[in-house]
Amino acid sequence: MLIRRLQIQALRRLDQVELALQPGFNLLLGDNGSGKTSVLEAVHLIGHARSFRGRVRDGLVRQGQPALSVFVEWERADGGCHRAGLRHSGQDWQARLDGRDVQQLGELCQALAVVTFEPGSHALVEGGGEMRRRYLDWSVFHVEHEFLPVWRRYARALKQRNILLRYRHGLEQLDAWEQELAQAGTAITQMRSACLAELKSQLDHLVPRLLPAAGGIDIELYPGWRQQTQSLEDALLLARERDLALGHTSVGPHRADLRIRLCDLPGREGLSRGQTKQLALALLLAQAAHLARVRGDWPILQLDDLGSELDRAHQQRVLDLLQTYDAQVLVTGTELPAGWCGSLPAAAVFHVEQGQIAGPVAPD
Ligand SMILES: Nc1ncnc2c1ncn2[C@@H]1O[C@H](COP(=O)(O)OP(=O)(O)OP(=O)(O)O)[C@@H](O)[C@H]1O
Repeated sequence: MLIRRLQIQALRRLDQVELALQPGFNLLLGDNGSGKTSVLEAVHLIGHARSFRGRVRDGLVRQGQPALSVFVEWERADGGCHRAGLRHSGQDWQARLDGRDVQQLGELCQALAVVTFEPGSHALVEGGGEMRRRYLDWSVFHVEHEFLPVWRRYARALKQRNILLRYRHGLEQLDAWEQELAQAGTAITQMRSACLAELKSQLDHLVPRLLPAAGGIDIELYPGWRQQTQSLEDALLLARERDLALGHTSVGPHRADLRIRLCDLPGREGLSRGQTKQLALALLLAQAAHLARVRGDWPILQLDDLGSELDRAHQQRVLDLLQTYDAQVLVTGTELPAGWCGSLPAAAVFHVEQGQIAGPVAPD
């Protein structure tokens, strides 16, 4: 995918900017607080219907403005051109895709695939299971058309079972909802497992390049119940009494997690902050490479503040790797990352200053 035009209005520091992005590397350089990250945030907003800076979307709209808007025009590898726009005013969102209104922001996410590495990405390794579920599900969502409808079925059945458990009313309906949960949940787990096997083969290639000291990676899906010994239907039945006491469902794919182990390095608690970030980057690039393999089109890659995230040697490794990808890459920094000077193919530089953006210019 190749973003040709990006317009942003009233997003944080950015008042009104328009960028003609280039194929290959696009470097956004500027001082702290100038608005570089906000550009990546705008692209991420279309591709994920959320900001990577926390859950809360408030604070995104520029102070004193009624609404923010983002407009993106991009090309796909098959030659198709697409346009998406998003407007957020207070609590309301309006979105358009290729000239028509869309009801679900997920339609934008499906259309424009974006992978972002940013200072908070270490939470993919260190944070709770929800981060890793979302990571895995993003890949499944982009390669399996069946995933979203099945996930919706599961979410509806889960909500119904939880209501029955909480209010202890209509308990005779538990069997029916558990059957629905078990069917949809088993399908979700099958799709997740198949996708993880693909991600694992990408990681087997990436981890030695980005984290040579790791000596390889093991990554396993914990499906959310003891799948080796029981079906999801049995697990739900067995958990009924406990779930009635808890008032919610304690087993199932909404409790899934990824168990990650590096062969020659300690468990995730024992990794240095730098190693954690390198592992998070490897996970994200595996996701991008997997999507590129399946769809024949690279997602947009975004790297926020790479210079302060990784040391020089690791930045160089990342550059060497990215140069082998046929992806459009947006990178922010206060200066050109170490070793990147003059060695970047087709790089464009944008200078960001107090919310204004000039460029593209060729790198010095
Ligand atoms: N709602 C808002 N309205 C106006 N300005 C805002 C709003 N939210 C944040 N800002 C300002 O936007 C700037 C943050 O922008 P951003 O994080 O994109 O900068 P940056 O260039 O990436 O900075 P750094 O290099 O420090 O990461 C800060 O100056 C902040 O005060």
